[in-house]
Amino acid sequence: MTSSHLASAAHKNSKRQLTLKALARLLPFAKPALPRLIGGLIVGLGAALASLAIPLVLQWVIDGPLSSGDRSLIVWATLAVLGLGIAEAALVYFRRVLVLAPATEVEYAVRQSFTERLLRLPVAFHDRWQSGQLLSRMMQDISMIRRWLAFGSILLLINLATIVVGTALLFRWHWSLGVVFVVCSIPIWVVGFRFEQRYGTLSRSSQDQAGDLATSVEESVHGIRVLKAFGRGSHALNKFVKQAETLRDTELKKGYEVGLLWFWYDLVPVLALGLSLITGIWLVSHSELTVGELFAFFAMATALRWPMGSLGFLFSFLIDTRTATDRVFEVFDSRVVIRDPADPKTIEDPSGELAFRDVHFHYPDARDGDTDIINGFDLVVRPGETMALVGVTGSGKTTLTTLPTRLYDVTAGAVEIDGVDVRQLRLEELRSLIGVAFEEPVLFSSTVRENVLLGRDDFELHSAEADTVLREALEVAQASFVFDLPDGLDTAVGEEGLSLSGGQRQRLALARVVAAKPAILVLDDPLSALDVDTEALVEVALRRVLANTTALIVAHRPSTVALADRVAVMREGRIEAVGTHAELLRTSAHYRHLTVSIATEDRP
Ligand SMILES: Nc1ncnc2c1ncn2[C@@H]1O[C@H](COP(=O)(O)OP(=O)(O)OP(=O)(O)O)[C@@H](O)[C@H]1O
Repeated sequence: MTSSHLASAAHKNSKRQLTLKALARLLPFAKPALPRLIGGLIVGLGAALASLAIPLVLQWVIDGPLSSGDRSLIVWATLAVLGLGIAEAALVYFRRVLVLAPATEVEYAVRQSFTERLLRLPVAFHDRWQSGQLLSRMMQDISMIRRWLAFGSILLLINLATIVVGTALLFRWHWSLGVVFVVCSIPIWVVGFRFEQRYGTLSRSSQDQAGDLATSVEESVHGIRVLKAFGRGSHALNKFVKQAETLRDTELKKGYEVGLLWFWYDLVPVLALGLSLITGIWLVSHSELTVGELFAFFAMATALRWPMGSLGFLFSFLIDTRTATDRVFEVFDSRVVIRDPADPKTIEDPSGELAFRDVHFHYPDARDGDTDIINGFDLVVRPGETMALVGVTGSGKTTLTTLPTRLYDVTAGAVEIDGVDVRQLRLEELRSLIGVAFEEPVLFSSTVRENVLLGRDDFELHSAEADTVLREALEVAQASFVFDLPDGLDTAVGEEGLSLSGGQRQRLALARVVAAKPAILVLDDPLSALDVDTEALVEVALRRVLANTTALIVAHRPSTVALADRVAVMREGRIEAVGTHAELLRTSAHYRHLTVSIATEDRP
């Protein structure tokens, strides 16, 4: 999803929910931390009260001991002011200490759930979402939530409470002073309300655009070789610059809005102070106010400047956090459509029959009226049989390989293992029954050992059993090159490790699926990156494995087809013919045509 899609979705969303309601969704995560956060709030309120008490002491000093000349009381009053100042500083420190750890724990909990959710969400979700959008939510938005919980929310509540109590005290000294202050603060609320509306949209755009920018950087870094080889570095840079400029413009607009808000929030307290000065002097001259009260009033108005001035920053912080929360919950709200059944079945002793019964499938982005990509596919791969799947490019072979493990669910019909619909099995059981090797081999940033034994959590990584399985799998995949790597099986590979060739990566991916020892293997053109000699060696070894494993192998080369007992010919999403290579050569014109193109493709 790009920022424009996200912004329009967000716009609808923002109409539906109030900011507080949107933020309330964080409560389940914040619950364990709530007592300490509330503790921090109470301590913070104590600090605010200490600061508000200072003007009261000052009033008492001026009207009492100072006018009567009682020196000992003046000393006590000075000590009281000093004590209140120290108490305020100490309480502010304790507030910070109290809230720091719980807010970090909430950040950790949200981030953990977010990752868990990302891993559970179906492949269809990941097809739609740009990785940069997910990354920026995971890092930037969740960090903002922590900062808000630790400081923003608490400061906002403390400062609002300080303003309310402070204004009440102003009324206590003289109602007209209170009225001047309240009337002067009306523009603050009007400006604040308008700000929320305008800034909310800008905040959303900027956070989405930051996600787009992250996606661009990620794609450029990933595709750096292609960009360099095609001399398109400057093209990628231009794209980045355009996106960065859009983000900069949005940030500037945000800055302008915040600047305007700060202007009002700085101006209003000063105006209030000026007007109050005139009113106060008038009141003192008419003996309606004592000098001590006037002095205290100014001390109080000064004490209220920071809480009032800070509201601008805190409101923008509040809205940024609301946007961040919305963005995080958009991922939480995405439905995990592929999940365990309510009443799962189990296959005690799998024989490994894999059957496709009138399977239909289209991707979620298909339009009404589009023909299904898998369009009534019927095929039974018998237990222990190796079936090659051939078809022209785009006929739906790769798509079909994603259905048995439920990376996508069929849209009609069923995929069955030993007569049980795969949707009736728990996902963990299903995925232990079927092993898949994709055409594009993906290695994780970890050691060779961890990569190859990814599908095995039934033994310790460094146990003797693990070693045996690992060595067998590496032998089948002809991946003994790993023993010559700097740290052998413990060499780090993947993005952060040693760079391997395409063929080496493919062999490790094949070793991974062999090591998983599933009852059924689904291999999507697993030998495409191997040279002819290595391929021949892998085939000999693979034949041993395939002798008692059911296998469905997408094949683009005659050598891969040769591994199979039977061949299924796929055309426009359905089966055109099934038989042995010899039978098909006799009976299927399409297969003969394919064989010619396959053989041509295979020529060096
Ligand atoms: N994630 C996706 N979302 C939408 N459409 C897709 C997706 N993946 C593939 N398709 C479409 O599905 C059709 C079948 O693609 P598929 O990769 O299954 O074909 P294939 O037979 O494996 O091709 P090849 O032999 O080139 O690998 C294509 O038209 C492709 O554009």
